[in-house]
Amino acid sequence: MAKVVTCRHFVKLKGIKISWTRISRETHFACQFFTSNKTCTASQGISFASRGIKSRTTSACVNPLLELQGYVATPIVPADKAVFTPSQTEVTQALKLFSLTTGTRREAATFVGSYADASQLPDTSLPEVAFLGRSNVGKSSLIQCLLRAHSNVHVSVSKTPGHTRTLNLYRLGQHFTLVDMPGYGYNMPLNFQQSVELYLQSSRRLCRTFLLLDGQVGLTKGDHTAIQMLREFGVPYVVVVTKIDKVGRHVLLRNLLSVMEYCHGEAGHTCFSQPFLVSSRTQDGVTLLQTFIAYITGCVRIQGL
Ligand SMILES: Nc1nc2c(ncn2[C@@H]2O[C@H](COP(=O)(O)OP(=O)(O)OP(=O)(O)O)[C@@H](O)[C@H]2O)c(=O)[nH]1
Repeated sequence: MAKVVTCRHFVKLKGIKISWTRISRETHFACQFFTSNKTCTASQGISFASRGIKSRTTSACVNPLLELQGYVATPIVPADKAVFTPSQTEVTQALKLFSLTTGTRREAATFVGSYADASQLPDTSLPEVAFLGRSNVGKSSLIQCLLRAHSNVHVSVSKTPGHTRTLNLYRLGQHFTLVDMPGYGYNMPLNFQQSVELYLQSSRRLCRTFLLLDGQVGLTKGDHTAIQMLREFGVPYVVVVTKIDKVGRHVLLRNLLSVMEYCHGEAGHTCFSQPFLVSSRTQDGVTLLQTFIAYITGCVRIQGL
């Protein structure tokens, strides 16, 4: 006979408190949602809960972390740490920036070039945002998704690990540059040190590095080494958990909590307190990340930050 565990949860979305009871029989869940004082079915409750956090422009979830928070009582981001919560107006500004819609005209997003050696990078005054992670974690796919409004920009994506061999630069108008980097781990290129490590150590325009971690796989040995490297170089970084469409919520939560423990566990860490959860396939979490990039590059101001 399977063990039955009952637990009560609540989550606050858009000022509405939603609570539910989950009865777990191994992997089977039965949910009852209580919204306001009314009882409704699980599917009504889920649709009610997600309405508050869906993007107004796509059907993607704006902040998947909020949804995941509903599964645990302790806060995933400690209460005393900075949390990035832009208003709808600020999100709209960021979306306009990423689609470069200025009136009826569109400025260009462009592919700048590929560089095997960081010392060959063109010198510009634009802020840079870099994407680091093991091979196949989804770096190029995420950049492709961030720049999806620009069909003229081709970002090469492949299921073969180690496909990206050079630093690939993409510029968004005159606002900032996104830097795709070769992955570490399986099929890592020989020029990794000359490209990635040299870039992280020497770039004067790098304002933030996104460390991509696979939501299904969790932290690998290679990720530990990358985190130690970022700490050693004193490079501020932000965790982005990828491929969340591929993984069940309990595995995602387990992996995320161990990432949080590892990244924030030691003194002197340079990791931003809030992780970003994304799927390049469903676009979940991508709008929030776009708004964060617009904020850190100085393109959009966020009230209270
Ligand atoms: N389901 C799903 N698949 C994804 C997602 N992001 C990337 N992928 C797939 O993962 C594979 C690797 O994606 P890439 O974006 O090329 O990964 P990368 O980190 O740039 O890889 P390297 O070039 O090896 O460094 C491709 O087959 C993508 O289609 C995602 O959010 N969801």
